[in-house]
Amino acid sequence: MKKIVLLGYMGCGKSTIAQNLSKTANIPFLDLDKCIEKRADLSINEIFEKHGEIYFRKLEHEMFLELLQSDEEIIIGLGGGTPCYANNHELLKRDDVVSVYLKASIDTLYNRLIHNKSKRPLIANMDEEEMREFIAKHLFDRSFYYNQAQHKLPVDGKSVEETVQEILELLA
Ligand SMILES: Nc1ncnc2c1ncn2[C@@H]1O[C@H](COP(=O)(O)OP(=O)(O)O)[C@@H](O)[C@H]1O
Ligand SMILES: O=C(O)C1=C[C@@H](OP(=O)(O)O)[C@@H](O)[C@H](O)C1
Ligand SMILES: [Mg+2]
Repeated sequence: MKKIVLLGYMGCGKSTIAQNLSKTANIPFLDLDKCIEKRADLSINEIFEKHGEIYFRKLEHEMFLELLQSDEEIIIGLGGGTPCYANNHELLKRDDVVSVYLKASIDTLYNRLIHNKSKRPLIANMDEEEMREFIAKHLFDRSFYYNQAQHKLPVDGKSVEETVQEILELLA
């Protein structure tokens, strides 16, 4: 069965959209970060603090592979860095994967992340100016991987419901 995989930068809405798409389409969803937290019995922040990012990327790769083994149709919300490490972007090309890049501008990401940074270890300690600069550079570096997605969906200015509807149209 097909796995619907949502990817994109931190704050683009992967977790929010996966949950809402799941309700609307009646397809179960899993958030990769939540699965990692459950498996490690630690929050994402604690994993980064205690074991470092490289260890997190290892868990992330293993968990992504595990979720892709599901025989059920599922929606998977990735973490922002998932496609950019451990050749995970190659997994997006599998025949049983439909991948959707939720493409948000630097402004949209900045405006969301400024109020939502504490649970994101890569940006948690940045001030506003630092964060804008970081997002701009980081998004540029990661775009190559995000653009491997089968579908690229601009999300700026769209409500959760609009984005969900547009994904349903892509899947139809
Ligand atoms: N139109 C929208 N679509 C998606 N998220 C939105 C939208 N408007 C505001 N948000 C907020 O932006 C944040 C997106 O965060 P999240 O879903 O965790 O993204 P990600 O998992 O990609 O990091 C949430 O706090 C969500 O409520
Ligand atoms: O972009 C990244 O490298 C990360 C994004 C986070 O997920 P969200 O994109 O859901 O915030 C989470 O996996 C971790 O903090 C690292
Ligand atoms: Mg998320």
